[in-house]
Amino acid sequence: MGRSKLSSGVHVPLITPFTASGEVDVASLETLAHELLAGGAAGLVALGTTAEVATLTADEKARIVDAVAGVCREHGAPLMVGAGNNDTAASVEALIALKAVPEAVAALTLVPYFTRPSEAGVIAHFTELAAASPVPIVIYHIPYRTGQDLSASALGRLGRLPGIAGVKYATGGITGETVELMADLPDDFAVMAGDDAFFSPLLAMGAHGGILASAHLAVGSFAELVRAWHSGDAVTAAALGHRLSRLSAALFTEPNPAVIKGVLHAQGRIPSAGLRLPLLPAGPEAVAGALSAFEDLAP
Ligand SMILES: O=C(O)C1=N[C@H](C(=O)O)C[C@H](O)C1
Repeated sequence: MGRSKLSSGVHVPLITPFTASGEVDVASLETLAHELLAGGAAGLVALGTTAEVATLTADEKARIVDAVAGVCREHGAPLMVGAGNNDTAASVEALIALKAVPEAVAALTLVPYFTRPSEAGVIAHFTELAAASPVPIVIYHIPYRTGQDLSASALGRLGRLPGIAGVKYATGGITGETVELMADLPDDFAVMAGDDAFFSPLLAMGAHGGILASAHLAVGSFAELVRAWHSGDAVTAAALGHRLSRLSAALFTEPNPAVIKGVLHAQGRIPSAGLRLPLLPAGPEAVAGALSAFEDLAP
């Protein structure tokens, strides 16, 4: 099985806390980042989908990356930064800008969305990006958001490109394509689960770790799940995986990260559950359901 130099374990794609007046709350972000690394996260991801990145200005993105990089530096933890869009030239520029972030060990880069190029076009896109990027790229494959499907063989070809470290695999399920991919992984290519509810089954199939918004809650249990599968303790892993999948399902009953923010706010971990439009705050039933799933995790 191919193995990447990316740290295995759970990497948390951070939410962006906002103040009551809607500004980025950098102090709360730093506190959360410290808590997650102290609680067992293998690393942090800045500017993922969960960060509501589409609504952030360039200045806000820079302040967020700077703050999260500072926390990673203190903990000696790896930082992944979301960079790139559906324009190859603009994505090259965004990746080159990561030279200014020495803590960044990888870029999380979306499969080009909306345009729907051929698979050969996607491969040409990532070939240019990987050649220009100062850090290895983790391909963010989420076809139900990007509108761009990719076969297992195309992902395998991408994984064999120099400069591609892995894939955040979020296809909304486990299919024959998943089986084909996992059965023939390129060397040094990490499959990171990106659909929270499928984390445990993907680990059982050989995934390296996960990039999971759910790990804002119960990060230690998610880390324990990786240890259990990777050490071959399938009995512990399967039971824990089932409990965590119920938590993840409860956290995704409304568009991410509305419920996660609602729960963090209810737990007093962020001062406001506010989101930016077009996302709306989670309803009280969704937050109560997720809090109850969280409480059910306790042994
Ligand atoms: O921001 C991310 O990275 C993640 N985004 C996914 C989504 O919102 O669809 C969920 C996943 O947990 C991490």
